[in-house]
Amino acid sequence: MDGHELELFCHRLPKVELHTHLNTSYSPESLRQLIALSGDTWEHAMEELHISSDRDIDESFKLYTKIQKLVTTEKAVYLLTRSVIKEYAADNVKYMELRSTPKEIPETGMSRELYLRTMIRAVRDCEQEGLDIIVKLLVSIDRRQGVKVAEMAVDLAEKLMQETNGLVLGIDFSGDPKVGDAANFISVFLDAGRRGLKLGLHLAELPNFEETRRVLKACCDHCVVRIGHGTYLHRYDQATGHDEVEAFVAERKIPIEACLTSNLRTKTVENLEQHHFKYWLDKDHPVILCTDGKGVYATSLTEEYIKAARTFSLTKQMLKEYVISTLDHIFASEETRQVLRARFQQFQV
Ligand SMILES: CNc1ncnc2c1ncn2[C@@H]1O[C@H](COP(=O)(O)O)[C@@H](O)[C@H]1O
Repeated sequence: MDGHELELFCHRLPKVELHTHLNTSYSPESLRQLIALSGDTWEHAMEELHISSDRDIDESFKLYTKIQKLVTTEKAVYLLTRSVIKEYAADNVKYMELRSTPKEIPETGMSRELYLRTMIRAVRDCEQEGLDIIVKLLVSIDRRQGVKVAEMAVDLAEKLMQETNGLVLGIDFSGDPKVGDAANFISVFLDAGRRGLKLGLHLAELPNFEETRRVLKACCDHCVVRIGHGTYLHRYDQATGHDEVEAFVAERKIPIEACLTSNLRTKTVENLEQHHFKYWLDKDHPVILCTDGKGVYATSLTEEYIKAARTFSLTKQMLKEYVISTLDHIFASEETRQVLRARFQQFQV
C-alpha cells in the first residue's frame, strides 16, 4: 500500500478513541476561538503558549496549565467540548471516551459540577445534531490535587453517572507523574469501583515502579481497569529484578492505552520502533492506539494509525481486525459494543 492509500485507508477506518484529555485536544480553530473568548490577542497568546516547540514532560505540564487558563468559563468548556467531538467525528472516530479534570474557579463562577454538566450539555447537543459518534465521559482526578479532591471527583462522577444513564462512566487518574504517590489513592479507586465506575489509570508513564505495583495489585481484581501509557511496565524487570508487574498485567490482560506521538514528544519513548505498542501487540495483549492530546501533540487518531501501520508494517486487514478488537475494551455497555462491532465488521477493506 503506498503512502497516500494508507492515509486514506486509516482516515476511512472507523476508530475508537479511549484516551484523550479535553484541554489538550484543541485544534488551531478552537484555540483561536478560545483565545478570542478570553479577550487576549492571538499573537500574544501564541507567544505565551509556544505551541509548536518540542518539549519534554515537564515542559508539557507547564503548557497544559497555560491552556487550562483559556478554559475557565462555561462558554469555553462548552465550545471546546463541542469542537473536540465534531473533530473526532470528522476523523471517523465512532466511539470516544473524553476525559477532563473538573475545575473550581471562583472568579468565573465555575464549579466542578458546572464544569462537568457543561461537558454533558455539549455531548447531548452533539447527539441532537445527529453526529455519527458515541461519546462517553470520564472524570479526571489530577494527582497533584490530593485525595480529598479525588474523593469529590468520585462523588460527582457517581451522581452524574446515575443522572445521565451512563454517559459519565468512569474515572481517569492523571496529572504529573513526578508528583505524589498513586498508591495514596488506592482507597479512592476501590471506592469508585464499588460504585460501578470504571477506571482509566495513568500508570508507569515514568519508572514509578513501586506505586504501579501497589495500585495494580490492590485494584485490578476488584475494579475494571485500563492502564494509561504503561510505558515502563515491561521495563520493570530490568530495573528491579522482579517480573511480577509485567506478569500480573499480562495474566489479567489489563488493557493498555498507547499514545505514540505523545510519548515521543514528551520523550518517554526514544523512537517509534521501540514503542511498547509493538511489544504488547506481539504478545497478543490488548493495547489501544489513542491520541492523548491531539492539540498539544499536533496529531489525530488517523495519524496515530498511519504511524503504527508504517512503523510496524500493519496491513489493511490487520488494521481492520485490530480496530474491531479495540471495542472489547471500551467502558460502555455490551449493547453499545455489539452495535459498534456489527458496524465495524461491515467496513470494506
Ligand atoms: C503526557 N501525559 C500525561 N500524563 C498525565 N496526565 C496528563 C497527561 N496529559 C494530560 N494530562 C492531564 O490532563 C490535564 C489536561 O486536561 P484537562 O484539564 O483534564 O482537560 C493535565 O492537567 C493533566 O492532569
